[in-house]
Amino acid sequence: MSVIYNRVALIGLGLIASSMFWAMKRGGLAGEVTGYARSAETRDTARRIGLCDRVCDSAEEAVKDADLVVLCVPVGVMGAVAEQIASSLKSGATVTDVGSVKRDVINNVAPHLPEGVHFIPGHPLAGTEHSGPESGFAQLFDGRWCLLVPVDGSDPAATAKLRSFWEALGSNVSEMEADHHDLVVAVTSHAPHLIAYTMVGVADDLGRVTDSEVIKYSAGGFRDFTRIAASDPTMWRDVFLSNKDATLEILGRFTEELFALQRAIRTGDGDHLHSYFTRTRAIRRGIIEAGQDTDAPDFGRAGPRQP
Ligand SMILES: NC(=O)c1ccc[n+]([C@@H]2O[C@H](COP(=O)([O-])OP(=O)(O)OC[C@H]3O[C@@H](n4cnc5c(N)ncnc54)[C@H](O)[C@@H]3O)[C@@H](O)[C@H]2O)c1
Ligand SMILES: O=C(O)C(=O)C[C@]1(C(=O)O)C=C[C@@H](O)C=C1
Repeated sequence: MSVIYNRVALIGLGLIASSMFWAMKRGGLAGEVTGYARSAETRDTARRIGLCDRVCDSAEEAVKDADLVVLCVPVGVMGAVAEQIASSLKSGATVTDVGSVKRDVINNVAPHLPEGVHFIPGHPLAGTEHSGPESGFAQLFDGRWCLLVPVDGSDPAATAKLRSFWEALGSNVSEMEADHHDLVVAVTSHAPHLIAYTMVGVADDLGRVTDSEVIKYSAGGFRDFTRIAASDPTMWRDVFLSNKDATLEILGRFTEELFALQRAIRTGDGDHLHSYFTRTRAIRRGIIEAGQDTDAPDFGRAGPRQP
């Protein structure tokens, strides 16, 4: 593969930025990659492990002359970071982000960006429960979807170039409108995370009563819940506060269904339970038969970092 952007700046050096860096190195997709993170400790770690060709001590310095700027910080600080870098951006540069929520990020970032800069929000649907500069690996995006959410006036040529960049990082790319994106991920990602956090909290409370048996003997589904519930607290606090309406809408529907199942158990309504579980089983089978289970292989989550 060949260079797509001469200079790329990564702002925030955690799981997603470090995975992007190793995938860019793997494919030779960027001439130079600069990076900035807020804490000196993260910048020191990045320098020690060779994350980024040049780690800068300010966001302004990192984005100077960059052709592509990728905001890889928690969604709650995207607006503040955009404001900080705005006057240092090169005319003609593309600014994108990897945030898990799109409408709120667009509302908070777009007003700060100067004329002549292309803003094309994005969201790679790939991650792990790990965070920080040492958690990334080159294969994270392989075979996963990356959603691009062009805003009014996004330049088609700049969008096409960003699309080819994500494809070269290993992703399948699709475009989606911001509100629709937020509703879809509320169903597929945000509500499931909240349910996992809750279930692990409930089990922990119970575990205290039963001398930790709940955690000790957990297996299968509950273990998967504990993995998800180990995800970064700052990231997920921001996701729920930023995607408030869609998450509450889905949780409302979830609660109604849960109450119906609860009543069926209490009243001994086996037919209701059986037909509900038959419907959900058919959905999973349908997905597999249609060949739509495009999950990439599991690389061991904390996976190998690629030099
Ligand atoms: N983790 C996932 O599974 C996943 C998947 C897809 C998208 N995302 C999104 O990607 C973004 C980054 O997530 P991550 O998992 O890489 O997080 P992370 O916690 O691994 O990294 C975030 C980085 O941002 C830095 N940071 C925080 N505030 C900052 C600020 N004001 N200025 C500069 N740097 C700052 C942190 O120091 C850290 O280096 C988030 O918006 C998240 O919603 C995460
Ligand atoms: O696999 C995981 O650990 C993830 O939580 C990844 C996951 C998801 O829910 O699918 C989490 C948040 C993102 O915005 C995108 C991907």
